Amino acid sequence: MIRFENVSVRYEEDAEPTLRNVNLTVPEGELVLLVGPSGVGKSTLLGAVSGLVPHFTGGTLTGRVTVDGRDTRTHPPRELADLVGTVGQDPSAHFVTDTVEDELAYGMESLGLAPGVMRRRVEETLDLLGLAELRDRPIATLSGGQRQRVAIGSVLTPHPKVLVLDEPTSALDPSAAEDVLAVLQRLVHDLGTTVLLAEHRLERVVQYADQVILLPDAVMGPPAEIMSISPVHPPVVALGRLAGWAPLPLTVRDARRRAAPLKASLEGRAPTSPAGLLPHPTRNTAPPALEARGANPAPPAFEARGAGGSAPGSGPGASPAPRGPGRSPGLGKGRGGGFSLFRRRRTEPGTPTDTLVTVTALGVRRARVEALRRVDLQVAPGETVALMGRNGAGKSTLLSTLVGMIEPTTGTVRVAGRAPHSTPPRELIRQVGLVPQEPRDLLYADTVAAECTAADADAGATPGTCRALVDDLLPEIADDTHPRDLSEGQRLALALAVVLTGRPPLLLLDEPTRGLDYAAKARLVAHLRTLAADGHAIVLATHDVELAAELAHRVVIIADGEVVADGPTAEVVVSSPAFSPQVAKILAPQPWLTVEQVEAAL
Ligand SMILES: Nc1ncnc2c1ncn2[C@@H]1O[C@H](COP(=O)(O)OP(=O)(O)OP(=O)(O)O)[C@@H](O)[C@H]1O
Ligand SMILES: Nc1ncnc2c1ncn2[C@@H]1O[C@H](COP(=O)(O)OP(=O)(O)OP(=O)(O)O)[C@@H](O)[C@H]1O
Repeated sequence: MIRFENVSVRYEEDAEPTLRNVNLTVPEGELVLLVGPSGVGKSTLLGAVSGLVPHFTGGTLTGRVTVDGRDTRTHPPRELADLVGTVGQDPSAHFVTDTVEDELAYGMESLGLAPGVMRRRVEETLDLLGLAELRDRPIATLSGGQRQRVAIGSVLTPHPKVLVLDEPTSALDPSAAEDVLAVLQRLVHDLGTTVLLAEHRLERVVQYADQVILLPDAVMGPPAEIMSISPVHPPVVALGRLAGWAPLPLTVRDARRRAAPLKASLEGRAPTSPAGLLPHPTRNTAPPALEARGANPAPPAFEARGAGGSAPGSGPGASPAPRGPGRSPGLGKGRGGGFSLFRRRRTEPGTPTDTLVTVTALGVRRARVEALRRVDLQVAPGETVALMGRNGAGKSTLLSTLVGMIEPTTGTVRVAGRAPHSTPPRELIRQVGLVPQEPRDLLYADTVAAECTAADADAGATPGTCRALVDDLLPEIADDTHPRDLSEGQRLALALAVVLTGRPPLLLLDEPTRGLDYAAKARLVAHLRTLAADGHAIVLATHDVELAAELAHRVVIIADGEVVADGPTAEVVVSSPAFSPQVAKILAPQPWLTVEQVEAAL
């Protein structure tokens, strides 16, 4: 159905082609998964199928890509619209109408389908993707995951022969991701649809794939075969490789069948690493490290950078925390001037001591939606908290109130003792930095180098700090690239580096793993653990259960605007299959959550 014949793609300024001599055939009626490290060219390959590359991205394509016999170089995307449905990494880029229902109908309208058919398919899709309650909603008011569902729904309704999906589950909660994959599988089985999808969270998708393509070499084969050689693989495969299981299991179920000997050798042991998994010290008795910090209000890292540099750029007096030129303070970076606020207060032993964040009975109304209701939350310096919960539960809203972008409707929010919404941005950025769900919102310079220079200057950091962070997270990002032309993972790495350069006492991350391969994620985890050990508080909203298991001291689950669980990661995640990492499911009832822990214990 899809053929690549000797295809190479080179973007204008690049010395090397992004894709080189790719020869592949994706058969009709199969679900084929495209995998490979961040920035390797997955989106480029998908774009060559949908016609976006090179028509909209620039660059040159040599060789031939055909879809059902149509050459994508001579057929621009609109001439492929009846054949290929495409969802890119940024769903917002696709929307052509204003409301959910109109968007689901749009593709069918342009193909001239009968009104009765359109109506039926819209209703079906609203149900399948859990969008029924949102049918009249303006798309602009949807959460990230809700938007991704609409984008997927809008390409499903016309029943195209070919679906091309770029990280389609990246903003979805775990059960929505399962729903979407089940729908795709049904289209493949029942209608013979051909699906080509790229994904980083292989734990979610590999079991649905008929075949897997691994870049950069563009080898294609059965999932187990490719997973046995792939540098990117899900935890179940990593555990299988560690334990020497052959053939490699791809599902939790298969792995459980082989796990008895491994469980026997782990019997009686307890996880000792990684540090991120141990309950946070202030939840128990105060550890020496915190005592030391209490006595010295500025951690060494902050002192080292001194007081030089100007306040991070922001529109003077801009409030609420703006976006755009002069990096948003809400999204900005601090130099730790506010660390005196961390001085410990004497409290009863056994209770949380410092709290950097105190949220009390918070309610937030957004238009007609009660996005948060009576939320209480405390976060101490040195603590990493993962916010989890369904799409639209209120996670991003909570992060936005912590950074002053949204004003509480009821209740109070305090960060380092101040109300973020009424704190001048210039002061707030010393306390809080946010990596937003859409990293694009944070970046405004024309090149990676300029972005990093600005970040260093804003933070008063030694020149080169931000650039070193970028290299640490994801190597091979060129200085002169426009942030717009970066791959999704590269752009996120840059946004993370920009915010991490400021080392804010409170670091907020909204879904910080989109586009990141497992190795980059591991480097991010290592970095964040170091920051937490230095006394920074980290709050991240994430659907990535594997990330939460590796990083968070505590997990807070939000449902329909309310906190429904708040406790140590190991306790909270294993109490619900939807939030359990693969290793926990395989080795239950033993207490292991990550491959790293198992490896350390063996
Ligand atoms: N329009 C463009 N102009 C110039 N270079 C580009 C453009 N689009 C992508 N690139 C470059 O091509 C390379 C591959 O990008 P691509 O988005 O295809 O990777 P990817 O494998 O999808 O990455 P990710 O996993 O991060 O989504 C990257 O180095 C990127 O910087
Ligand atoms: N600007 C807005 N106007 C009206 N309602 C909004 C607006 N932004 C978000 N909402 C609604 O508020 C609720 C909470 O949204 P929020 O973005 O906080 O969810 P979330 O938990 O971060 O979701 P996701 O996991 O999909 O990112 C959702 O029902 C959403 O549709």
